[in-house]
Amino acid sequence: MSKTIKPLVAGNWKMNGLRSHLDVYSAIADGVTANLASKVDVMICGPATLTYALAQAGKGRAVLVGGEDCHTAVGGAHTGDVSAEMLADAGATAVIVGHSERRTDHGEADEIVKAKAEAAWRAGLIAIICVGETETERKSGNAVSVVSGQLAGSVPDGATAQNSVIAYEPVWAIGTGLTPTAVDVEEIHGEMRKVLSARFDAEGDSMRLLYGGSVKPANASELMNVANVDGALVGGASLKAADFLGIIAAYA
Ligand SMILES: O=C[C@H](O)COP(=O)(O)O
Repeated sequence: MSKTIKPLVAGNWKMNGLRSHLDVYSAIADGVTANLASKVDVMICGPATLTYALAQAGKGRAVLVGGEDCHTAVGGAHTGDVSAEMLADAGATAVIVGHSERRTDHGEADEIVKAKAEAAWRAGLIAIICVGETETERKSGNAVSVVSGQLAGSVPDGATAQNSVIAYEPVWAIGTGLTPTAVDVEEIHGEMRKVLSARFDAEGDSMRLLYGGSVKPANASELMNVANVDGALVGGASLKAADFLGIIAAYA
């Protein structure tokens, strides 16, 4: 973690959460004291059906609300899709784009991820742009080049430390309980910093780089101490307030 970058711990609820889950959000928000919030930014990215309710519950509280995906267009004939403007209107301040589950389930390639990030900015949202290699790509020694390629293809020109966050999520670590070694995370995050700094100068130096993939309270401190890890993108553990607060505490 860099001493000059305020970390971000973002939860991604994925396709989980009914209105009854607002209690989880409230328990998380209750645990994020003013002191904690001064040291770490906290966000819950929930399903679109909950965005408005989460944002309402978040009024006057320190836990930000984000979406999980957006369409590239402002509106129109795109049945079932949600625009960045709709998320912003519902109270979101950020949106995840390019999550590997979108890349796999919906065939989203770098070009569309880039367009979604631009759509997020157009609506005034922070784009949380996800990259990460598959197990096969890691085993064949291509993790660094795959991630660099995804960064080049998915991060639009004009990215700044304010409008963008990058999340490195090795696909094989998501929801599996497996995590890369600290050395492997350091290698990828170091490469991401090099690529982003070369392309965006000072903005790339200070852009937040999150690690995601089986982050738990038990491994959060180790991951937090890796150079160029500026927070976490948390799936399963963000659905339980105690676990998520345990992770946040490691970044404070
Ligand atoms: O966006 C979050 C990631 O996909 C990580 O999920 P996980 O913490 O359940 O492994």
